Amino acid sequence: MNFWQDLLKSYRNYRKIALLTILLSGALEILDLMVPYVTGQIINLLSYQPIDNILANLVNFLANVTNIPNNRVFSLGVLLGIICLVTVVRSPIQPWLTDWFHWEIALKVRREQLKNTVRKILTLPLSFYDEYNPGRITNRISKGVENQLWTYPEIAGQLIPKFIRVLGIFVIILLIDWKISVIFIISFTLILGFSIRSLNKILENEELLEKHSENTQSFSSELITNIKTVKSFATERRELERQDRRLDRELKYVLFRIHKGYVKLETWQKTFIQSSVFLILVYSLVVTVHGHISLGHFITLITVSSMAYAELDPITQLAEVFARRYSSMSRFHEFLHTPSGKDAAILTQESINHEPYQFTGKIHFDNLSFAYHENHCVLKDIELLIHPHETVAIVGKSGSGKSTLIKLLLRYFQPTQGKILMDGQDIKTLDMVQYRQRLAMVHQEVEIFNGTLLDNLTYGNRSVSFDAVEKACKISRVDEFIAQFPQGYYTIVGERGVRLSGGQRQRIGIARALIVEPDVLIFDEATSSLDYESERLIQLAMSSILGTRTTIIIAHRLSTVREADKIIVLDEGKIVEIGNHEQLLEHQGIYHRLHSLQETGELS
Ligand SMILES: Nc1ncnc2c1ncn2[C@@H]1O[C@H](COP(=O)(O)OP(=O)(O)OP(=O)(O)O)[C@@H](O)[C@H]1O
Repeated sequence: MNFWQDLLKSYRNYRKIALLTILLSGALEILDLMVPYVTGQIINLLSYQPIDNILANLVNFLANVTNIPNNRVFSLGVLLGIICLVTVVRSPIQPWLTDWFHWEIALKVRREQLKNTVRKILTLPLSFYDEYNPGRITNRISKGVENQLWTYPEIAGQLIPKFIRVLGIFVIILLIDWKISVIFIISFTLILGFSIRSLNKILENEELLEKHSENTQSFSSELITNIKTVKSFATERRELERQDRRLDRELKYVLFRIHKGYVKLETWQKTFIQSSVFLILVYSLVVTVHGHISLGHFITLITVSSMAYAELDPITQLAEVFARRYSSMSRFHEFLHTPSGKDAAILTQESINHEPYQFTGKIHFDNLSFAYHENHCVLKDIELLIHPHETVAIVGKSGSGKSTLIKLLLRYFQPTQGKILMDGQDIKTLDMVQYRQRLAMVHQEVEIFNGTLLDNLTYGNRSVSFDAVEKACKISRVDEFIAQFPQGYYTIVGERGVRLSGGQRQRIGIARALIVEPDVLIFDEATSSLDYESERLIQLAMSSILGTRTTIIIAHRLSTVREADKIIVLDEGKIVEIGNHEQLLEHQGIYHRLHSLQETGELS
């Protein structure tokens, strides 16, 4: 969808109030023009010249109604009264009639945009996150949302009303002397036309700059994420130099392509504006000297035309600001239009209300093949039956497709060929929310959310009883270290809380998975260098779970594999061996070779 259409669409719920407040703002700008007009008429009165009929009639009417003699002082009083009305009385009312609503609309749309953003973050496919780093994504979101917030009040509350004001000025000039209005309209159109053309060019450069700065931001965020590697290789200087080069390049770009463009535009605009004002001054003076217009009209003309040209400055400034913001807003809207993945659970009540599933845990990978990209099959003709409560270990060298098989089971991706059956039902026909709630996975890197330990443990099942939490913590041996924290389950962990060791995180991951009482439990065994004691504790925790439900282990160590009912050996996306530990050793194949590496402690 076109960016402009999309931008307007975000305000569609506020169409009526937006239109009303924009028109009101415009009307107040027109009212403001009464001041130079009435001032001109005061000068006419002071110089004993007649005032315009419309005002003379008003003064007469008021004199009749109030029974006050209609003399020069009374006329001056009426004219002053008008100025007081449109300035002093209007001032405290205007912000409540216009600014309040402009900001109300802007802030409400911001809230909706942020809600849409969260929705998008939750529904984007995993492949999106593989491609873009978090720094790039958050930078795009925050810049886009904030820029759009400021843009609405500026356009609705300033830019459009200012155009209406200029239109009003044009009408006043036209009424006084049509020839001046021709000069006015020609110069105005020329200035605006040229500005828009120049801004279009600058806009293209702004878009390129936005891409550059997104790269720089993403690089900075990558540095933060990978800071341990940077420090351990002592490459700080190299990283600093790389970033310096990027920033220098960016500055050159901004200075010589963008900033120079703006300054050139301003130079041209200012010269043209001042020349036009001067031309109008000379012409008005000539017609006044020749007696074609009154002194009051001369004053009004000069004041309003200066006002109109003065408006060009904020108008073009606003257009410039908008140009600066345009690219970040359009990139944000592009983000909002990134197609959602099929791997996300539907975020509607309908899905949540679906009947809960209960599986025995019988899984059939039926002639399954999968490719992330065309022509590169990662899994080929996988045929595997897992019985209820069976423990299956998947082994194979790195890149053989172990994690991919699990990603398909979790429905992060769709098989290219074949299907996965859970208790005989094709998983793609099942409700995503209910289906995933029956599976639990313990990842290699257990993610910890900001909050208490209890919040983290009950992440997948908030309604669980405290007894059940304690039971899960006992099995996974979380209770052993929780007791060491003074606040126990209520200890704050995560960003600003207690730091947890790798082993502790793993055990929390296991407890978190057990708490949802899953029918299928998946372990992606941590390869991280857990110390011997932690590793042993995790193995003990896992051992006490095996057999209680279908368990799949992506195995990197031999010790757990030994206990599995079935070991699957994957090689280049194909199952090359199946059997238990003893059978596979006898087979003298890949597993046997991997087993002989046992001393090194690693399988992959
Ligand atoms: N998101 C992705 N996009 C494209 N290719 C991918 C993606 N994820 C994995 N691959 C590729 O798929 C193949 C299988 O990867 P997978 O992660 O399943 O292997 P693995 O056996 O789990 O490896 P490891 O033991 O190192 O984790 C690899 O060649 C990998 O490069």
